Amino acid sequence: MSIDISKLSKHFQNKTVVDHLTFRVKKGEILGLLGPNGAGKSTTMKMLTGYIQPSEGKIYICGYDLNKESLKAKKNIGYLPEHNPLYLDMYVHEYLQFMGSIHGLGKRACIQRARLVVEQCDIGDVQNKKLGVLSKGYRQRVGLAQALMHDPTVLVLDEPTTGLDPNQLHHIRQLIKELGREKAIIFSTHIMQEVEAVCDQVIIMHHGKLCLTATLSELDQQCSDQLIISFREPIPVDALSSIEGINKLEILDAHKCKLYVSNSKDIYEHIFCFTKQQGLTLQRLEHKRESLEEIFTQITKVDSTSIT
Ligand SMILES: Nc1ncnc2c1ncn2[C@@H]1O[C@H](COP(=O)(O)OP(=O)(O)OP(=O)(O)O)[C@@H](O)[C@H]1O
Repeated sequence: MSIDISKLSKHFQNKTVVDHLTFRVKKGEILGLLGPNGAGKSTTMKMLTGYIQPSEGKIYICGYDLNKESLKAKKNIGYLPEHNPLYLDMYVHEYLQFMGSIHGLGKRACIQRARLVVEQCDIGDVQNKKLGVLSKGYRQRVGLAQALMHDPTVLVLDEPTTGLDPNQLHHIRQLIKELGREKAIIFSTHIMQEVEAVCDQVIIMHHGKLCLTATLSELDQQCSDQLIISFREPIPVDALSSIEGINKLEILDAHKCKLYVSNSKDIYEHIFCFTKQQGLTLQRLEHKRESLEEIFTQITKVDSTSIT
């Protein structure tokens, strides 16, 4: 397992900001760490990369205990922090080689690796420019390139797409997806669509706790189909709820309700028969699929203690 975290906690003074987090990521997987502002994502990432010490819990990177075998563990980690700290006076190629040397690469290896990551991150056009003149999108790419200099197995990316325009966003997501084939990647975001676009699995954090962990396909199965239905007559709640395939009925007003259904394929036929049998007039029938974003909103609006 490339990233193996168990019962990880962080307390600042008396406040617990990360609370008994446990998860694993293996090579070839991308894990999305999702949560609203202040959920504890950055703190988790800082602990994962050895920038801050956990209060409790264990972190293993490629089998090495980050606390006891810190150098070996850190050799396997590439980190792009939330506020990508670049030396704005340096040239791109110079900065990459400098970061390589920090990771212990010799001069030759630095030059070779810099050439490779420039190609991988598609920053050849700007490699002879100073970091200070680059657009935000290019700066993020350079940030990724520096994280790749020592060819780590694990990549930790803290909100790598914040502030990018749609075009830059698309490119950086593609790049992360490509890198994800050969690395174990964890990246944080508060954008659900980003998780859908890039990740294999997702963790939702709220108030430092893990509220949900699922693969994307498991999450997709959790998204229920919904029908908004309205009749000219008042809703016959009991009779309507008893139709096969309706899991839940939510009244919106006297004539309108939302139905949560398990199989929307057959449900239309059942509803049309029901309407005819009851002598009702159907005014509206609209299909809606609950999005992952709605799941995220539901989870993070409820106090996490009631979910975990
Ligand atoms: N050094 C610190 N001392 C005290 N409190 C801290 C410290 N660092 C973070 N916190 C608190 O921990 C909580 C979690 O912060 P963190 O930055 O990990 O959240 P986040 O999920 O990354 O949020 P965002 O999406 O806004 O970046 C916040 O309430 C923050 O104020």
